[in-house]
Amino acid sequence: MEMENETQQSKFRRICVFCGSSQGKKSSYQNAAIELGRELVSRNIDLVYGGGSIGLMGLVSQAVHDGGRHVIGVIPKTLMPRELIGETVGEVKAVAEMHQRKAEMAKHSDAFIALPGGYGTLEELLEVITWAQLGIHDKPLWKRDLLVVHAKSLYLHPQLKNW
Ligand SMILES: CC(C)=CCNc1ncnc2c1ncn2[C@@H]1O[C@H](COP(=O)(O)O)[C@@H](O)[C@H]1O
Repeated sequence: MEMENETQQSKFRRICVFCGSSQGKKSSYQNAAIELGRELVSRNIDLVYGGGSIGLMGLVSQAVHDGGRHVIGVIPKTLMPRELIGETVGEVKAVAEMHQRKAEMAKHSDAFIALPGGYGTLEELLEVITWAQLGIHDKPLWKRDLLVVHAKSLYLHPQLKNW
């Protein structure tokens, strides 16, 4: 029987997490972000994300950083004043614009997970879903709490209404 605190190995080295730049109204969203961060740490997986320190982005990145795993945040220079408040965690890759951000996030990741978020999260997620549909990548996509995603189908969880 596997020990509870035994380190789990994953075939993924780095996972990209898309999530809200807000924390959402429900503490369950914040808890999910922290839990996911800790789960990545427990599986020895590094984080790639949008580089912000606010919202769920800030919570998941802080949890991964606190757990000693590498964090790569990819953020357009123009968004820094809006999404980066206070100290940065891990490695910050400044890029010129939004398209480059998404391309860099995808390039550095072996898989994608979406946590609850707003339009930006949906936009990011839909892009990688459609890339999968076109065969541009075959990296897995997972939902956490909000979105159920397979490479070729998507539906929005009713919880989205209460975000
Ligand atoms: C200029 C352009 C190509 C816009 C297309 N739209 C977007 N493309 C990529 N990331 C986005 C877009 N809009 C918002 N985001 C990012 O998605 C993240 C989550 O935003 P949200 O809180 O879910 O809302 C934020 O870091 C935000 O900067």
